[in-house]
Amino acid sequence: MTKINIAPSILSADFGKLALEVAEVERSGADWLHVDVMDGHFVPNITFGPLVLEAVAPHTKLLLDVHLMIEHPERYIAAFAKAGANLITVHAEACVHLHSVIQQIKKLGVKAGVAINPATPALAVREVIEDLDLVLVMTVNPGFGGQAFIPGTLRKISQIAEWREQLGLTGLHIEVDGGITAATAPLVVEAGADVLVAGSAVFGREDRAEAIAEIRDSLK
Ligand SMILES: O=C(CO)[C@H](O)[C@H](O)COP(=O)(O)O
Ligand SMILES: [Fe+2]
Repeated sequence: MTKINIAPSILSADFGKLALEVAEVERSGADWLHVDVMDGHFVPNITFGPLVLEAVAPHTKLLLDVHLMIEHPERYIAAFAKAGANLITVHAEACVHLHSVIQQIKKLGVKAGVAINPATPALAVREVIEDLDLVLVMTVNPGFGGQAFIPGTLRKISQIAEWREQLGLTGLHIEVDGGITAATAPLVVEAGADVLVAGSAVFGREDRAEAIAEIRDSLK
């Protein structure tokens, strides 16, 4: 059976006590830590850059899963790798030379992912899928936490899972991001996702261990 990884997104954490928030979700059963970087151009919101990642990294052993929602990601990949990223995901929509950006990430010894927005077809990753460690299917429009899951994204998850199967890409992760709760988690896992980002569903709750356990229990 495929291991399902739960990746709390620090976008919904209290930034005033980030190290404590990260330590708490680690103790509470998180598998990865999802780090949302927004530049106010690719998406309307602004979050943080490599200096904040560098400050958080020593406080956790969780895999640092960096989601770059920025224009010209190629300009910042080296800085995020140096700051401690274990996996860097760029948006297909933000890369003119997607193949080259993926190679740039991998040359730094970091795992490489490509994200696609709800309106972007699965085909946007087809020509590079064999070079990837992860495909991120956005299940909301990127920019903000706490939005409702878009059900139409399920068929893209299934399509990518079908390519994973056909091509024998057993190590390829399919991650979903946006609106993941105990109600939507079974749908995305059924479609083929194995990394579930959860921001408000975890950090929006007083008891983070209970929140993570509820998502896990929904998959039984
Ligand atoms: O990339 C993101 C937004 O662009 C976040 O990771 C995502 O929104 C998580 O938040 P929530 O689980 O509350 O929907
Ligand atoms: Fe994200």
